[in-house]
Amino acid sequence: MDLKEYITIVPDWPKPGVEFKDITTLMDNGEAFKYATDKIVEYAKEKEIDLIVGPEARGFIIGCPVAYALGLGFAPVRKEGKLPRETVKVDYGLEYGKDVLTIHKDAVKPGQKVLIIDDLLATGGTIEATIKLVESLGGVVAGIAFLIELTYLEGRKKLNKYDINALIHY
Ligand SMILES: O=P(O)(O)OC[C@H]1O[C@H](OP(=O)(O)OP(=O)(O)O)[C@H](O)[C@@H]1O
Ligand SMILES: Nc1ncnc2[nH]cnc12
Repeated sequence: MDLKEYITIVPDWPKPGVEFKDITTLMDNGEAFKYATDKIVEYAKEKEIDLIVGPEARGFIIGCPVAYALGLGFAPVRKEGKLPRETVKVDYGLEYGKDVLTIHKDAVKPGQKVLIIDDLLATGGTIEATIKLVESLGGVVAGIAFLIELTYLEGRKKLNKYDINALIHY
């Protein structure tokens, strides 16, 4: 299946010059969504992980079905002010802005092997921040999986210590 056929390109959104890759047209097709999820599950099985971590909000959409399929837990990384208990936090920049990401202090146990999942790698700011959060709690990042990688933004350069898997490339 060519998953690229299910992604819709939206020019100049949310800002002029950004070519937005809309995944909702993949998500609302059951066959394509299942195919993409199964591919990430295959990758996750090779990594023998203990936990999946994904950033708000599209990381939840892609990460949670993978966690369910493997019978693993999912720990959410959220923007500041959303998680109710004690958190650690980190500032980060992304393709079209900057923000603060947080995770609950007890979400990752020291030594746990973590797979980070998000929908899309752009500049890599979101994932770099997510890695910092996981590692600050003693987690070991065993791999990072995306549906889409925007190779032209070279986010991978920020992540060269890590094993990265993406299903669709632009
Ligand atoms: O590699 P980067 O330059 O950091 O960009 C990629 C991130 O940007 C988007 O999330 P966004 O912050 O727009 O949040 P959303 O998932 O809640 O829409 C996307 O889902 C990735 O998480
Ligand atoms: N170009 C893009 N399309 C969709 N999501 C994004 N997140 C960051 N850059 C993006």
